[in-house]
Amino acid sequence: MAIDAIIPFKPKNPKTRLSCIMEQDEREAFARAMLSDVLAAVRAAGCAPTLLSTGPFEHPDARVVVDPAGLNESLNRVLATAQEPVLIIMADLPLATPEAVGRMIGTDAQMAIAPGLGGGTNAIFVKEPSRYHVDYYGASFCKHMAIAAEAGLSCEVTDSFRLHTDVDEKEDLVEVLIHGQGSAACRCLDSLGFALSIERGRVGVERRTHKEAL
Ligand SMILES: Nc1nc2c(ncn2[C@@H]2O[C@H](COP(=O)(O)OP(=O)(O)OP(=O)(O)O)[C@@H](O)[C@H]2O)c(=O)[nH]1
Ligand SMILES: C[C@H](OP(=O)(O)O)C(=O)O
Repeated sequence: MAIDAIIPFKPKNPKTRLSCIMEQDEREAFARAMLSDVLAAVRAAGCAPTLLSTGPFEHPDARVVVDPAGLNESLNRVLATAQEPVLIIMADLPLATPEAVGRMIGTDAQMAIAPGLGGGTNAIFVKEPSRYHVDYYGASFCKHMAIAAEAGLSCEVTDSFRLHTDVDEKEDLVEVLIHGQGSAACRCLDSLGFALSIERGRVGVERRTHKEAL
């Protein structure tokens, strides 16, 4: 049976940390593009995706449940009543691959956690979801490991560059342009005029329409 993949998604005014380089409509388009990449990866890994959306949203490849409550509250409601294994995977992982997702849901442990850049948590797979709850924001990876230990659940830390790379800040766009060739997110960045900038010794991004390195 397909494993339920819950993908939290904020369609309206998402990715505010990219406001310095993208307008709201551009951030919304970029968030949808990243979501498409995540959906393709989870579906190819054999999961059945459900978008847990903060507002009305439709997608041809996923069931949508609308819950305007906060991220933790809405996810914990889902976990408390779920009877089967659940994968929670964020919508901002455009480098995700079916292999990486497959490795996570194939864990021998009772659960697996994929850390994100900067202390966050990018994906959680739990075989007995009602024994677990989430606590996102801040150093959520540390909190999620502690919650697993308190619940007595064995937990594998998923070692995956592709699941580790969540796109929050402008510097993260570099990873999409380099490692996400062929992804919807990379095409979206390209259409918005973003390209690599290698002028100052460190790779950054520039926007062709603006010219200056961002
Ligand atoms: N269901 C739900 N999903 C959320 C909520 N806030 C963020 N998300 C989703 O959770 C994931 C990780 O969130 P963030 O990295 O903080 O994304 P964001 O809130 O769009 O970005 P920032 O505004 O820059 O913090 C993304 O898939 C978001 O779409 C929320 O309140 N409810
Ligand atoms: C939701 C949050 O995302 P971040 O702000 O770390 O991308 C987290 O992973 O706890």
